[in-house]
Amino acid sequence: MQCGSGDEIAGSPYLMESIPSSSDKKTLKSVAMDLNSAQASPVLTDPSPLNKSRLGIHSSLFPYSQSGPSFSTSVLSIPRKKPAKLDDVRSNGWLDAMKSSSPPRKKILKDVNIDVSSDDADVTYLSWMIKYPSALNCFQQIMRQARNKQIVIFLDYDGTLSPIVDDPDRAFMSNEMRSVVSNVAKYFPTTIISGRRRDKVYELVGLTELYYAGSHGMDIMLPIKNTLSANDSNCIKDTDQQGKEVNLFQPARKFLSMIDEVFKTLVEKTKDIKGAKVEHHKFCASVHYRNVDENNWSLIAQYVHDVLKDYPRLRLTHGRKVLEVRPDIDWDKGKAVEFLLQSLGFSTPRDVLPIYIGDDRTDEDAFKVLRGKYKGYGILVSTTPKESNASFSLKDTSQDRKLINAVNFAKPNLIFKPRRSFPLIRASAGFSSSLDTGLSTELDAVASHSEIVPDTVIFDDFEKFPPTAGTVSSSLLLGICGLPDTKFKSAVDRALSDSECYGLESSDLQMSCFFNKALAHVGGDLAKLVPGRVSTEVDARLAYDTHGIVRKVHDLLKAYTEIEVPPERLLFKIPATWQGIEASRVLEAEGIQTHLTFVYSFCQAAAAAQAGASVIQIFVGRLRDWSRNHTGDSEVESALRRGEDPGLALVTKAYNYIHKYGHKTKLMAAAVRNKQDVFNLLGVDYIITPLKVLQSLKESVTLPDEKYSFTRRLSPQSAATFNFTQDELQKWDQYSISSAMGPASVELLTIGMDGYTNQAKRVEELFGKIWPPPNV
Ligand SMILES: O=P(O)(O)OC[C@H]1O[C@H](O[C@H]2O[C@H](CO)[C@@H](O)[C@H](O)[C@H]2O)[C@H](O)[C@@H](O)[C@@H]1O
Repeated sequence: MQCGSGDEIAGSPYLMESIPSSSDKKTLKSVAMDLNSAQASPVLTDPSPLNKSRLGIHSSLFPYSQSGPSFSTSVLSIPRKKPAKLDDVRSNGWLDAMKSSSPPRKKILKDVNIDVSSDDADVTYLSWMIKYPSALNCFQQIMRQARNKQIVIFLDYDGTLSPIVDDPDRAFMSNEMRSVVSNVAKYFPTTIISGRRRDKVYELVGLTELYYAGSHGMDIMLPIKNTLSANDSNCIKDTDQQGKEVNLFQPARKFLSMIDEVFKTLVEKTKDIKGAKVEHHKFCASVHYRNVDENNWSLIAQYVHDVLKDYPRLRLTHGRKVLEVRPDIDWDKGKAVEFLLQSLGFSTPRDVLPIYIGDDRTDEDAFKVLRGKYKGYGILVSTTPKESNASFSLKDTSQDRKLINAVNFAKPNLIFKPRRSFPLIRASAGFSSSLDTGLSTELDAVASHSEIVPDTVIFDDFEKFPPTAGTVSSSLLLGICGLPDTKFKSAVDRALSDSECYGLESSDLQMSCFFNKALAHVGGDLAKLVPGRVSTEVDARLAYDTHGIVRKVHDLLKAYTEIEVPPERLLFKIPATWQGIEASRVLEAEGIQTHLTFVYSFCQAAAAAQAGASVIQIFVGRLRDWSRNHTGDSEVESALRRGEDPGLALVTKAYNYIHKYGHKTKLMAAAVRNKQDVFNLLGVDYIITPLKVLQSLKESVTLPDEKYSFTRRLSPQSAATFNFTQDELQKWDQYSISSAMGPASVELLTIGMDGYTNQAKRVEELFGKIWPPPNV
């Protein structure tokens, strides 16, 4: 990515994309040449990253992978209390790593004797900026992405809003910074996410119009009416600084006394080390060594190491000249960003552009979340080159301020068409804002909880309900070939004139080749039309042949690659037989995304999740219809006995299983019959919704008060309290699945596959008639 020279444009707060000055051009050109010449340029990564082994702390004490690509996995442990051995540690470079844990400014580069001259450092920085261009110079590009979306801002505190200083208690933000943050928060939901305790960071920032997440996101304040948190076991009620009732989301509550203990131990252990400072951040403890003589850094590392060994439920992260001891739970700034976005009503990325500015390693988790699902922008504040998950960079707090100010000034140029309601979660006084007034539709309300995928076929009016994702199937090919003039006709023509297929030796191979190419060409055109992924049906005649499915997917992927459709835009739709699930396991291990369909029983869903399938699809209405006309399926009957709809009950159970046990699988609910089904499914990842249901949701207005009645039924928080039997939690295999699948799932799976098979045969007949391959 490259937007400009890296120096911000002076003048207008609403920035234009810059053209590098001639001297900059020269520098960038030579830098680019350096980059091309077999990495001959100065090192582009963090000059001496602070990695766990270099810190002298055993990797086993880092149960979660650390963010950022610069961490080494090599193991190098500091021996306990044997000073002689510390020399080994020193010779392994950990001391350099500690030095570089806070990227030095140019002036300091010389002081710490880093092996680059000032000029080299400039060149290194400029070349690094090719990969992480200045967010100021790319401002227009960022704003283009923001059109028709709601910008949501996340700001780290230390090193982002306030400059890094020696004394953490004196890290103040300037009044100018406070003023731009306050202004931007009037229009764009803005959250401060800090490693500090929440009350401390609130005290330092002092703005009531923001949201605050302290202790690296382990302490988030939410309004009492926030539906996400209402029934969450991690939430407690409290009052904010103005005495208003709030919910506190605190996933590490049970660690409070442990952190107290650890804080005291660390204070005691480090009390004789001059300059050492231990901070209590409620859910984590920080040990600062910025002001400690370098000769004593080994002792600091040693003491932290000792504590971690005594408390295996804690883990270490590190910031700028600070070691942080925190609960070993799967929660970080990235998870907090996701949670906050969902609380704001953005469970899907379509309508939101999150922007996160941060300077620290702990911010990398948030950058990663933004870069992935949300297609937002992480902005790394750094004066030195380092590998990052961020998309852009800024040099220092004054550039941060300029960027925030520019967003603020750009607001008239942004066309907002918010499609969602915003269950506001201001951290402090006055939860109301212009954003939660006014009318919205039921569609807005439901879309804030689940991604609504219009159940369109190519012949529908795309303008009214633009499809967000698509499926290429035999029935779609039949539709395309059966109508005189459709959007995708030329895609089929291109496929069927492919000379590669004509060259194959047998007519079966030719047909299979044409079929693959037709699916891929239509899928490729569809991928240009929809923002989401395109799912390609895999021949259901292979449903009981794992190797056959894998081979078929490889062939399809090859056909897609030939027309340059990247694999991340693709899913391969496979029937959820045991062999299909096994094929999904193999393909997912290769990084190929699979979509298991015809899931009608819990064991299929659990096995698919265990296999790592990207998406599983449950047909709610079909299961319901089956239950109306049949008996004898114990899973269906037990749902009916509980007074539940069997289709909805299966989605709920599968969702809870996936979320409770941390599977990556997304759940898609299909065969939705009416609005009530949609309401009952709120929170599931995708709901394939018929156009008539969409139309009705769109035409129904919700009054502001009613917005909150669209309660999310499925959430990771409620999943945590769902109880599964030991049997359900087993590692599913071919035998256990075949015994657990009742008549409903067996029959419906068979019907689904038969349908696919019949359509595929009809496509082959048609292809054979219209374009008979030579020699047939
Ligand atoms: O997530 P953040 O808001 O960036 O907080 C991270 C840590 O920031 C503070 O320490 C850092 O800033 C200090 C003041 O400039 C500096 O002296 C220290 O060396 C930096 O590490 C805070 O004191 C830590 O507790 C936070 O974890």
